Amino acid sequence: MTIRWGLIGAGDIANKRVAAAIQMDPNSKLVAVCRRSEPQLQQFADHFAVSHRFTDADDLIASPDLDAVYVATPVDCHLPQTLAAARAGKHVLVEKPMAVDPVQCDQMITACDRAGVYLGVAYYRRFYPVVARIQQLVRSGQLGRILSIACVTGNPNSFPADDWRVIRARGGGGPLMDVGSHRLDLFLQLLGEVHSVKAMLVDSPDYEAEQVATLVMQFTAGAHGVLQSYFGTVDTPDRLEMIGTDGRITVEDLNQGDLGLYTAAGQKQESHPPASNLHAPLIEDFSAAILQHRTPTISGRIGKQTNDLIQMAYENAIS
Ligand SMILES: NC(=O)C1=CN([C@@H]2O[C@H](COP(=O)(O)OP(=O)(O)OC[C@H]3O[C@@H](n4cnc5c(N)ncnc54)[C@H](OP(=O)(O)O)[C@@H]3O)[C@@H](O)[C@H]2O)C=CC1
Ligand SMILES: O=C1CO[C@H](CO)[C@@H](O)[C@@H]1O
Repeated sequence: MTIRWGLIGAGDIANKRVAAAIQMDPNSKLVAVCRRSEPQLQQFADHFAVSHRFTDADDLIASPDLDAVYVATPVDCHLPQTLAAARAGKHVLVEKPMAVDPVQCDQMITACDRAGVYLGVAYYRRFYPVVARIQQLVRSGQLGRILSIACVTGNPNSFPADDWRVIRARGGGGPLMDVGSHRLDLFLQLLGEVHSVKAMLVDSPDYEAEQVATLVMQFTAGAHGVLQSYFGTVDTPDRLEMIGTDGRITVEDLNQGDLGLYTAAGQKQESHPPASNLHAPLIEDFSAAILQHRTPTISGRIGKQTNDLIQMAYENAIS
C-alpha cells in the first residue's frame, strides 16, 4: 500500500524540501496540494506534477483519496487544520513548532487520539546521524558526567512587521519559536527533561516578537543548557557544544554534521552528514509508521515538550 499525501501550504519549506521528500519515498505519493493563492498553487502543482489542487484546506481534507496530510502553513494554522484532518480520519504530520502554545498542542493530540489517527511533528533533526553519534557518546559515558549543552542559532532575515513569523498570535513568538524550537527539541532528546528555565529577550525595534532570545536552563539530570536564537544578522550559525567531565563535543554546523571530539585520548574529527533532503527520513518514518500501525518516531507528545519549555521561558522572560 502507498500512503497518499495531501500537502497544505506550498510556501518556502514545501518548495524547498517537503514535496520532494514525499516524492522520494517509495511508500509515499504526493497527490494533493493546497494554498490560497491560485496562481502560486498552479505553479507549485505544475512543478511537482500534483494532480489534485485546492485553494481551501477544508476541501483538500475532505478529499476521499488521501491517507495523510502534511501541514506546512504558518504556526497559527496548525491547530485548525490538524483538528479538521483528524475529524476526516487523516493522519497528520505537522511542521514545527507544533502550535502557538501547549494548550493547542493538547487539543491536537486529543483530537488525533480520539480519531484514531497518528500525529507527528517535523523535528527532523532527530534523524541526523550526527545527533545519533552525540547520543551514543553521551550514553556510553565517554564524555563523563554531562555538565552543559549550548546552541547558537539564527535566521538572517529582517522580517517586516506583518510577517507571520514576528506576530506572536501567528508564530507563537519570534526566533525562539522559529529557529530555537529545533534546538530545544534536540536538547530534550539528548539530555531529557528540563526542570527550570530563565529567559532574556531583546525586543525588536521593528516588530512585535523578540529579536533575540537567550535561555538558560537546568535539566533534571543536572546539566545546564544555554540557547541563543536571533533574527536579522549577517549569518546563521548552527553551532552545538556539549561539555562533560571527561570530554567535549563541538559541532560547528549541525546541518553539515562535522563533529569535533576532545577527550584525554586527544582530538578527533568525525563526519556524520545528514540526508541530502533533510525531510526525507521524517517522511519515510511517518509513512512507515502508518503502514506498520505504530506511533511515528516524532509524535505529537514529543513535539509538545518543546512548546511546554518555550511557554515556561516566555512566562518568566525578562526584556
Ligand atoms: N522544518 C524546517 O526546517 C522549517 C519549518 N518551517 C515551518 O513550516 C511552516 C511553514 O513555513 P514556511 O514554508 O516558511 O512559510 P511560508 O510563509 O513560506 O508558506 C506558508 C504557506 O502556507 C500557505 N497558507 C497560509 N495560510 C493558509 C491557509 N489558511 N490555508 C492554506 N494554506 C495557507 C501559504 O500560501 P497562501 O498564502 O497562498 O495560502 C504558503 O504557501 C511553519 O510552521 C514553519 O515554522 C519553515 C521553514 C523550515
Ligand atoms: O530551521 C529553520 C530554518 O529557517 C526557517 C526560517 O527561519 C525556520 O522556520 C526553520 O525552523
